[in-house]
Amino acid sequence: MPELVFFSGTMDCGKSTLALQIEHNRSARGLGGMIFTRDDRAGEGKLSSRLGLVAEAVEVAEDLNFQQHVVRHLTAGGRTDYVIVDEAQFLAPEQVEQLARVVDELGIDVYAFGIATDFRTRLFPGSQRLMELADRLETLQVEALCWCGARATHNARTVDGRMVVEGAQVVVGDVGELGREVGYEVLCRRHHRRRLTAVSAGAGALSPDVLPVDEAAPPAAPPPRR
Ligand SMILES: Nc1ncnc2c1ncn2[C@@H]1O[C@H](COP(=O)(O)OP(=O)(O)O)[C@@H](O)[C@H]1O
Ligand SMILES: Cc1cn([C@H]2C[C@H](O)[C@@H](COP(=O)(O)O)O2)c(=O)[nH]c1=O
Repeated sequence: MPELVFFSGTMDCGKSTLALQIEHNRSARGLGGMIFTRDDRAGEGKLSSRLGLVAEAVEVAEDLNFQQHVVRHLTAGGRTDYVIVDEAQFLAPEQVEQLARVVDELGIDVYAFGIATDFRTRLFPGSQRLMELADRLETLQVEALCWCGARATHNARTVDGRMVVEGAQVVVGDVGELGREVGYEVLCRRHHRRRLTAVSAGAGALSPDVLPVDEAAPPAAPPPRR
């Protein structure tokens, strides 16, 4: 049975990598896929992973109708055995409904990848609709970690490393962007609630020690747990 599957996780947990692996494994067996993305950091029409892999993709415009797009491709003699959509949190709810029709009416598997919640812990409308309609929800297995070592479950938006809670829902950006105006950091809920990023907590692990190590000095105590 063809399926609509929503793979979700925090930023930087390997979603795009998995999307590219699924594409690789299926195309290696002669299957033909259509790859879509929206607002990937690598630029228009690219699906990119932090591991360095990039694939060409159809950029999803606001008015793109997935069902019509696939039907047109098939009618023109193209082949589509599966559809991959990255950055699916940016889809409109109606576009998610079109994906469900691709599965039900055209018999094509659809694999969507995205973050569930925004920097204010609210569901993106596209992710919400995916959770409502998907045949299967998959949580990524390789968890990203909060600076404290706990599993990161939430995405924080940062300015100069400090968490902000005001702003537009969509601002394209990356983790580890301390120098940039807007960046992101993944946190456990405990630290997201308290707006404690690595910078505001003064966590040592992310800032390399620039001082010479004194052999005679006793090892530094671990930072206090906040
Ligand atoms: N230099 C590296 N060596 C090994 N793994 C890496 C490296 N850089 C990134 N990764 C892996 O890539 C993951 C991010 O992959 P990506 O597909 O870009 O994430 P997402 O799409 O979820 O934001 C990280 O969680 C980490 O596991
Ligand atoms: C939390 C949050 C994220 N975004 C943006 C930032 C990135 O461009 C993408 C997520 O990409 P990834 O491949 O999962 O790392 O989403 C946003 O616009 N608004 C937010 O609240």
